Amino acid sequence: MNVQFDHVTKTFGAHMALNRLSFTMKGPKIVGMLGRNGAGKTTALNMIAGCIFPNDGSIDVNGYPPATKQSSVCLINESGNFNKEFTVKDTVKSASLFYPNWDQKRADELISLFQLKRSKKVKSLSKGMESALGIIVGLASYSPVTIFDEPYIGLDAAFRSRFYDLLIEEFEREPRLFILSTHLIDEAAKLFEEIFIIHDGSLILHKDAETLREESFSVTGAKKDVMELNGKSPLHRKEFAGRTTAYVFGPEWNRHEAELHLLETSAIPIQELMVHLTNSHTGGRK
Ligand SMILES: Nc1ncnc2c1ncn2[C@@H]1O[C@H](COP(=O)(O)OP(=O)(O)OP(=O)(O)O)[C@@H](O)[C@H]1O
Repeated sequence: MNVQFDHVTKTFGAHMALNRLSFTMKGPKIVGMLGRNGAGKTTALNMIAGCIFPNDGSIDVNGYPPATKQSSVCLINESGNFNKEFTVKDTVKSASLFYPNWDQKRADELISLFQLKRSKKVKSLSKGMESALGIIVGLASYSPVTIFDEPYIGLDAAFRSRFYDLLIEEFEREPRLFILSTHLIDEAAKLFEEIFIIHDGSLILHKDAETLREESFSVTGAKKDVMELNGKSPLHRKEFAGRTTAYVFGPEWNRHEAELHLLETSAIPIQELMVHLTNSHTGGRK
């Protein structure tokens, strides 16, 4: 259940989508692959599934090049990889032939849970229903590496919450490497054991979620006290009502020390942290 990228580069024409991207994901785990629009997430995830190939560098999935062992990976993406003329039943049937660890009983349970009609064609499903079908296939595939790339376009908050619960339930039932890419970061943050942030085709952060929470926080107080806390520059600073708030990140910042100086501290939502981190990597460009 490992995925390893070693200096992977991918260009589309003159555009470099991935720039010597290197990382290792070790399962079983639920990891978040995060980044701004156009960062390169989908390109990287498609490569894990062997759908596209790098120009340079190498990728290893469970000890094999991706395309040679494709059935160990299930990729569910936002556009839905399904034949529009197939019914829900046909789609599930074809998935059952493709994924060697397929669990039909679980697929049937999930179809009922998401209230999908088996006889409906994919082309007549709503966007949310099509997303639900993707989630069902991803979970019932029991693939050692299961990737959800923005899997819930159109799903309402109640069904998204059901998806998060199911992911945890499924992980406990059969631990796998689940890779989830989403822009609803704070909503999904509780799921992630490890977080990868990609920016301009390169990895700018890889941390376990707990360390990330410990090492990132905001400090608020009088400007002088906040500035004197640590000689290093914070990720971001803002002034409001005569008080300064600094967003800090890294092991050199100590939350306890800030509190000893009677400064207020609080957690930074991961979404906000990502925005400030990516801004700091592009010299403040939004
Ligand atoms: N088939 C393609 N042809 C040309 N350019 C592409 C192609 N696929 C991706 N790109 C470009 O590569 C870059 C990375 O795209 P990618 O879809 O991987 O980003 P992403 O992080 O998934 O973004 P988003 O969150 O917006 O979906 C973007 O600039 C995109 O326009």
